[in-house]
Order: sequence, then structure tokens, then C-alpha cells
Amino acid sequence: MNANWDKVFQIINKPERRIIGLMSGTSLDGLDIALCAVKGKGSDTSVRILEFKTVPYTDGFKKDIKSIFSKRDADLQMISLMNAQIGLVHGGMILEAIASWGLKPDDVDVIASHGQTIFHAPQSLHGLEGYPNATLQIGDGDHIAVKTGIVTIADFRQKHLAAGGEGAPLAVYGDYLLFSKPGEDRIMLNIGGIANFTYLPGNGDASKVFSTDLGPGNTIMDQYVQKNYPGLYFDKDGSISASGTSNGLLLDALMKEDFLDAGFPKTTGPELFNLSYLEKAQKQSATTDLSTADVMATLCNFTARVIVRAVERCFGVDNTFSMYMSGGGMHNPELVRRLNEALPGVAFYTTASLGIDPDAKEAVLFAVLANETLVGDVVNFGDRQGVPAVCMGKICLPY
Ligand SMILES: Nc1ncnc2c1ncn2[C@@H]1O[C@H](COP(=O)(O)OP(=O)(O)OP(=O)(O)O)[C@@H](O)[C@H]1O
Ligand SMILES: CC(=O)N[C@H]1[C@@H]2OC[C@@H](O2)[C@@H](O)[C@@H]1O[C@H](C)C(=O)O
Repeated sequence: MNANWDKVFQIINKPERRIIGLMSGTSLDGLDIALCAVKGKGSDTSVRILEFKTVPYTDGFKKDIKSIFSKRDADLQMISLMNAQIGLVHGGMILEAIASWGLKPDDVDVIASHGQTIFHAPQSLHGLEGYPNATLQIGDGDHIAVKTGIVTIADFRQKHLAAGGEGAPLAVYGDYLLFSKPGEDRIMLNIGGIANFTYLPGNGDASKVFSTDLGPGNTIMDQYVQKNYPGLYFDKDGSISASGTSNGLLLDALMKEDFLDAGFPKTTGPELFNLSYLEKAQKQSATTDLSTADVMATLCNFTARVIVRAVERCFGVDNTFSMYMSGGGMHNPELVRRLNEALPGVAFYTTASLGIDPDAKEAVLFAVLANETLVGDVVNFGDRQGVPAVCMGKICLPY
């Protein structure tokens, strides 16, 4: 038997696995690295975060990724180069993180790598008849495995697509396993570049659990700040949006989009929600002369409205569920204020109160997915559309 498999079997047979979960999302701000101690499988999974850090991307690296990100006419050579480059850069960041924690690569059993999404194309977005749902994450797993010497599980979304899903949101699997609680209806809201949530009914009925993208997120706000406030990457603490006034006409135009009215589950990305989307809405509503602060206030309100509309669609006016937030948007007080105001009576928490650092949550979820691939039984949600019963990821061996 190839010695690599011996290593994999040893990992499978351990009572507790040390898994590094990685996430580098649509905000392109950096790589989240969560070293997790994972025990058990399925609903008996337990996770302790041993270490966590976000390693910021350099400006040059951001620029390289942006040159091929969410663009239909990206340079094929650059995509090929970046597939290897992202793997190498992530591998280097992981080695540095491991050393900074006083550990060695041998102390880590597995890396669970999301990679960098560069294009998300569900049928609902590309609209091309006869073509499947598609999504593309680059940052090759073999490069990470060889550079670090650690077994790497990567490229999780392709199996989800192959089994009939849209390749996202994958949060549903980990959220269900880690955070379901008998007697409490929960919404696990992640506000990253794109906002999404998982609904976890308190009666534990797996056939009702789902996870869905909602719309933006921070993505349009981030893109607008980067264009109009040179030197800034995002609206830190919501100070720009708090200084402006939300414009009703522009907000109405932004809310007019079929995706926002489509049923759950659904997925999207910056391929739809971008500065062209904003410009179109500004033209339609004759609000092209708004101040940048007012545009930011409206965009912040837009994100809040998108989330609130989806929550209301799920629960009507019944506000007896609890909301557990994660993702960078929960650090924006102006956005959270708007959510609190629009959803009175809803108990807002972050996943910190469930023992998981909200900034690490998505990285942790990939560690859980990798654990399931190694030792789990397939999580079955009743084979409904959008949540196929699959384990995911490709196993990349270090030598
Ligand atoms: N202090 C803060 N004030 C306002 N916004 C913040 C703050 N901290 C983070 N953010 C927002 O959060 C974003 C990063 O969020 P996060 O890392 O969760 O996104 P992501 O994982 O890249 O996206 P996705 O989940 O869509 O893939 C930043 O770009 C910024 O918009
Ligand atoms: C294609 C893709 O990378 N989608 C991401 C993105 O970021 C948030 C939202 O859009 C979500 O659908 C997904 O990530 C999370 C981790 C998920 O799959 O659950």
C-alpha cells in the first residue's frame, strides 16, 4: 500500500483530529486559518478552536486575484498562474501560522482548503440553456499538500454541483451538525461579501433545514469604498454609512431584482451584486447625484433590507427565533443597528455564545466538512434540491 494511505488511515483512526480549516472569501481580505481539534462525526461532532488567525493579503496579491475575480473575460494565463500561486501562498501562510503557534507541520493531521472562488455561475445567473450549475475555486490543493507536507482536502464545492446543488452554501452541513439545538429555532446568519443564513428548526427536523444566500453582504459597500475612498478597503465600523442618509428611491431600485424574490435555497455572488448593479439602480431612480456618504448609507440599508426580507419570508412576523451572527459584517455597528431596529423582539447573538469565534466560523465549517469526508456518514437532508447527501472534497497527498 502507498505510504500516504497508511497516514490517512492513521488519521481516520485517531480519537481526535487536528484539522486546519481555511477560508478566503469573496471580500479578498485575507486567509482565515483555524486550527481545530475535532472529535466524533455527524451530530456527535465537537470542535475546539485551538488557534485562529487571519493573515491579510498583500496589496499585490489582492490585485492579482482581483484581475481574474468575477470577470467573464479574465486572462486564461493569469488564471492558470494563480491556481498554482494561491496554493503556494496559502501553503506558506499555513507554515508561518503553524510556526507562530509553536507547532510543527507534524502536529497537524489535515488541512481543509476552500480555495479562492473566482467565478460563481449557477444556472440562475448564467442563464445558458443546456449548461449546468458551475462554480470555480482555485488555489490547488496538491500545491498546499506538497509545500506543507500535510494531507490536504480541497475543492469541496464540485461534488455538491455534481450531485445537483449549486456548489453553495455549504454552511448548511456544518451548521446543522454543530449548532442545531432542540427547542430553539435558530438562524445562523453570516454577513461576508455575500450574506447567507442557515435555518435550524428547534424540532430537529432535518428535512426542513436549509441554507441560502440572500444577496449582499458587504460586497457592494466594499467595492464602492475602494473606488471612492482611496486608501480605504471597507467602511470601518460603519462610520461612512452612519454619516449619510439612506435614499428611499435608490433603495427601492436596488431592491428590484428577481434574485431577491426567488425562493430558497439560492446562491449568488459579486458576478451580480457589483458596482454596475449600483450604477444601474442609480440611473433608474435618477439618484446619480447623491453624495458618497448617502450612497453608502443606502447600500448599508440595502444589505439590512435584503436580510430582513429573507428572514420575514422564512418566519412571517413570528420573531421567536434566535439569530446567531458571524462574518465581517457583524463588526459594522450601523448595519447591526439597522437589523436590530427592523427585527424587534429577535434575540441577536454571535456564534461566540455557542463557543465558536464568529470570525473563524466559516474556516471551522470546512474543517468539519473535511472531518466528515474522512470519518462521517453522509449527512442526509432528505435529498431535497440544493442540499444533496454527499461528502465533499478531493484528497491531496503530500508525497
Ligand atoms: N470593523 C468593521 N466595520 C465594518 N465592516 C467590517 C469590519 N470588519 C470587517 N468588516 C467587513 O467584513 C468584510 C470581511 O468579511 P468576511 O471576512 O466575513 O468576508 P468573506 O469571508 O471574504 O466573504 P464571504 O463569506 O462572502 O465569502 C470586510 O471586507 C468588511 O466589509
Ligand atoms: C461560491 C462561493 O464561494 N460562495 C460563498 C460566498 O461567500 C458567502 C456565500 O457566497 C456562500 O454561498 C459561500 O460560502 C460559504 C462558506 C458557504 O458555502 O456556505
